[in-house]
Order: sequence, then C-alpha cells, then structure tokens
Amino acid sequence: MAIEPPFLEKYKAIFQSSANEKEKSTIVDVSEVLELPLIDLGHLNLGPFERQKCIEKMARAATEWGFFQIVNHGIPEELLTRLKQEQIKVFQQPFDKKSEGNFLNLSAQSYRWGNPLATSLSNLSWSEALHITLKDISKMDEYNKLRSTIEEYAEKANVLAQRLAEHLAESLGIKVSYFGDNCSPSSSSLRMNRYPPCPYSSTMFGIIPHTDTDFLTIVSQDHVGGLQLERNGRWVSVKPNPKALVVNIGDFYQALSNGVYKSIRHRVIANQEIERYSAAYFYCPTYETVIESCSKPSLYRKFSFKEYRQQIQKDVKATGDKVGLSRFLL
Ligand SMILES: O=C(O)CCC(=O)C(=O)O
Ligand SMILES: [Fe+2]
Repeated sequence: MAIEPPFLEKYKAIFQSSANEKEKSTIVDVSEVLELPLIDLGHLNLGPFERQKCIEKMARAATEWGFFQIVNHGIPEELLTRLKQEQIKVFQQPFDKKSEGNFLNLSAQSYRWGNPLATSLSNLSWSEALHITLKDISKMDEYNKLRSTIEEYAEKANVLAQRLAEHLAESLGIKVSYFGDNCSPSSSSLRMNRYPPCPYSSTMFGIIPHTDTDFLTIVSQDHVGGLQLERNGRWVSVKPNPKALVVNIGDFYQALSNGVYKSIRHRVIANQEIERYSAAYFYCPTYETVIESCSKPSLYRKFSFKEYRQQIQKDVKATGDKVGLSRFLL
C-alpha cells in the first residue's frame, strides 16, 4: 500500500493552472549556504568566565540571527537515532492508515500533509507531519515504542529548552523562575516532519515560510538540508549539521524580550530526489500564560497563548497563513 500522500491528485488544480508556471519560478533557489553560529554548551561548565562568554554568544546569535546550533547539549545521540528510526517507521505506514482520523489514538489533526487551504504553489507545503501536543501522549498505546521514545525525548528536550530559555533570559532581567513557572513538559509539542522527494519541481516548498509559535524550538535534522532562513532581507540556506541541534527563537520570546531576540521567518525547500526528516520540539507555555514584554515601552500588547492561538486560527482560515506577532504591535 502506498505511503505517499496524494499531493498531485489533491492539488491538481494548483499544479495545472498555467498561471502557476510563472509562480513556479518565484520560489527561487538560494545559492548562499551559511553555517549557523555554533554554541558548545560544554563551555557552560568550564568556569565563570567561559560560562559568561558562552551565554553572551548565545544571546548575540538570538539577537542577530534568531537561530544557532548547539553541541554537547545533553541529549544522547543514541536517543536521537532511536527517535529518527521510530519516525521513519511511523511515516512508512500506508497513507490510508496515517490519515484515518484516530491514527495512533491521537487527535484527528495530529497527522497533517500538504496544506488543506492552499490556493497556490506559494502556500503549499510538500511534506507530511505528525504534530503531537505532549499532553496527548498518554492517549497513545502504552506499549508503543514510538510513545516511549517520544516520552524519553520530550523529557530531555524540555530540560534543555528550559536551560536555553533561562540562559537567554539572564541579560534581559527576566525572573529565573519564569519558564519553570509557565512551561511544563505537557505544554510543549513535538512535530515530526517528513519531506518526501518532490518530483514535480526542484523549487517547491517543503514547509512554507513561517515563524514558530513558541518561546524557542529545538530541531534535529538529518544530512539532507533544505532549511532556509531570512537574513538581512534575503533567504539563505542553512548548512545541515546532523551532529548539532538547531535552535530558533519563536514569537513568544520575541514578544517577551521586547524585540531583542528575533523570531525569524524560515522555510524548507523540498528535494527532488531524497526524502528528509526533521523533528521540531516547540517549547511552549500553558494556554493561560500571559506573555508580556520584559521592558518598557512595550512593542507588543500583552496576550495569552490561548488568545494568540485563536488569532492564528482565524487568520489561517481567512488567508491560508498566520499573521503572527504583528497583530499584537502597539
Ligand atoms: O524541518 C526543518 O528543518 C524545520 C521545521 C520547521 O520549521 C517546523 O516544523 O516548524
Ligand atoms: Fe518552524
């Protein structure tokens, strides 16, 4: 049975429309490949001077890039390999099973593919994903190896995300307990992405340009590459480093830091021949948490995660895309 989602059938009208021939070339190939600033978290344990230097480097990357990569992060390589293996196994299941509604006993929206609201190539994502809100994990079959691997990973990713968020907060005067008070392992989510080869075009989005709705995201990716980010008004490709984890600032940290840390638009370009896997851990607060700038005058009015999510849902319905933080500008 076929594992691939029926992209070409479902989005036939979009692919056939001749106007899109022009549009096809608007998703330009980006030739500039950059390495993200590399932060060795091992330096946090080399004494106060090295620790300070490491934290400053992280804060600078969050300010100037909104992105960095980390090594010596405390998540065992063996666990990352196991997560990838389980991820491959789950996506290799027949499409009919994955799209059945209660796949793995998770909610109907957990398995996603393409973009149900796509109207043109520019808002169509050539990928499938399993987006798991971690409070739902207990619904999965207890003896499922995917579940136990995700549980193990989520626990470690939560510790790492909190550590990173707290280090980044040091220079901003945010209370040390802020993240521990407002985020818990079950308020975050894990999105496992699979980007199937895209025979249609060499310049198709795997994920359309977006910012992340969270404080920060930890991404583990393989060697294939395709992640791009906006830097100084241009799109640049990120050189993949399977030995490191990618960290990016999300909308909530941009709001909390009053615009000091940047939630940068990023996207993934599909590959014509090779499939790609990534897993994104979104470090989020509980829905009731109110996010307010840490300094004055505030760029953004305060909002709760719940309110932010509702606004996104409204905007996605109306425009096919989230508007995001600019909705909350003062
Ligand atoms: O696949 C990647 O490298 C990035 C994924 C991503 O941006 C997301 O899931 O929000
Ligand atoms: Fe993202």
